[in-house]
Amino acid sequence: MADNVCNLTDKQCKPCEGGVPPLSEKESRELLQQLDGWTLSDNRIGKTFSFKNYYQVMAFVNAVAWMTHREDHHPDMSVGYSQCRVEYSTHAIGGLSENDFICAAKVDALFKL
Ligand SMILES: C[C@H](O)[C@H](O)[C@H]1CNC2=NC(N)=NC(=O)C2=N1
Repeated sequence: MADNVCNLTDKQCKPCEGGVPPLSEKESRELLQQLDGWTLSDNRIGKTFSFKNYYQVMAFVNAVAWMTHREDHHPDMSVGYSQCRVEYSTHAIGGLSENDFICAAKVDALFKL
């Protein structure tokens, strides 16, 4: 792997309060290739995670909330009895930033624990 290539999970979100352009569709699709099962639509990336029961869903939601607090970058989460959908976009720029992809990779890592 080249020196300048870094896993998304090794990165930290950078504070974003606007003033930078959102990623282009091409840039977004390139980053999406580093993720498993996430889809892009309406300037958001999302993935639905399945679990055995509500307890496991809640444990996952809390783990994501903990990670998200550390990264200061927050997903929309919708919860059902055995599923949780996680969606990321960067509100401050009305589109996607690298932060969304970093957090998505970290959500996947939590799911695998
Ligand atoms: C300074 C800090 O990075 C911003 O207030 C963050 C907080 N969490 C955020 N989360 C998301 N999803 N989008 C944002 O633009 C955003 N902004």
